[in-house]
Amino acid sequence: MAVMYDRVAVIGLGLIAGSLFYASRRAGLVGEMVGFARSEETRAVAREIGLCDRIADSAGDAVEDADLVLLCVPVGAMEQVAREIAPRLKPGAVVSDVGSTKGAVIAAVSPHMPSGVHFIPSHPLAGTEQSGPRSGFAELFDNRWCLLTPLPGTDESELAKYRAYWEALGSNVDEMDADHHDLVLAVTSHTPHLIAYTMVGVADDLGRVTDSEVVKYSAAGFRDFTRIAASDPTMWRDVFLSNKEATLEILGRFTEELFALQRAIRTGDGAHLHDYFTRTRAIRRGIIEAGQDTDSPNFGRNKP
Ligand SMILES: NC(=O)c1ccc[n+]([C@@H]2O[C@H](COP(=O)([O-])OP(=O)(O)OC[C@H]3O[C@@H](n4cnc5c(N)ncnc54)[C@H](O)[C@@H]3O)[C@@H](O)[C@H]2O)c1
Ligand SMILES: O=C(O)C(=O)C[C@]1(C(=O)O)C=C[C@@H](O)C=C1
Repeated sequence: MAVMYDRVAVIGLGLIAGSLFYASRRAGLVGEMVGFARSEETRAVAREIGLCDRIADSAGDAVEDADLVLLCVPVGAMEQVAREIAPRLKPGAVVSDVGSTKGAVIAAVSPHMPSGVHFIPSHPLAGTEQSGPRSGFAELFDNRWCLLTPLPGTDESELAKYRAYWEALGSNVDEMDADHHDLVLAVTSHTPHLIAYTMVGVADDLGRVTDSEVVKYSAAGFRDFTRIAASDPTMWRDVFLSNKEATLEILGRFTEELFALQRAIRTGDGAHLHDYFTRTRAIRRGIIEAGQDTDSPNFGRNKP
């Protein structure tokens, strides 16, 4: 594939930045990728393993002359990075972020963007519980969604080019506004993570996780919870603090339903439990039949 951006800067050298580097290289999309991370140790690891073509010693140096700048730091660090790089951005450059929340990131970054620079927020719906400079891999974005939340007045040709970049990385791309994004993600990602963290915490409180009884006898359900609950603490602290309203809204609804199920169990209301589980089973089957499960061989089957 042809080079789309001559010089790209990635700030924050973890799972997402690393995967962007390997996926961009796999498809030949970038002339040179320059990286920067705040910790000297991370920069040393990146140099040792050849993550990025070059590692800069400051965020400002990294973005010098870059056509595309990708902010890949925890969402709570976006503002500081935006402030740091702003004076060094090339006129006409595209700046994007990969943060898991969009409203708070837009509010933090936008005010620092010089006129003539195009800020196009994005969020790849792809990840693992791993973090740090050794965790990235080229296939991470394959067949996953990437959501763009462009601001009003965004330059159409830069938006189309950035969209094409994600498609060339292997993703399916959709656009939505930031508030809608944050509500959808509170349902599909943020609250489920909180539930997993809580469930593993409860099991730990019972004192049976570390002495291995729970792990030894757990089937897939709890194991999946422990994987999710092993996700990066800084990243997830920032997600919840920056998507407060939507997460609290969904958590409120979740708690109501949980209480209803709790009551059904206490009162022996089997019909309620059976109806509820029948409804949720139909949802999963519907997702698969519609070809919308990215893990299923049917994925994309019914795409327009
Ligand atoms: N992990 C996922 O599943 C996932 C998926 C989609 C989006 N995201 C989002 O992508 C972003 C990066 O996540 P990740 O999983 O790659 O994290 P990570 O912890 O693997 O990497 C983050 C990197 O940012 C660096 N960093 C932190 N603060 C910094 C600062 N002020 N200046 C420069 N560097 C700094 C860290 O040293 C680290 O190298 C986050 O905003 C996260 O919400 C994560
Ligand atoms: O598979 C995982 O480990 C993830 O949690 C990835 C996941 C998700 O919830 O789907 C986590 C956070 C992101 O912002 C996007 C993707």
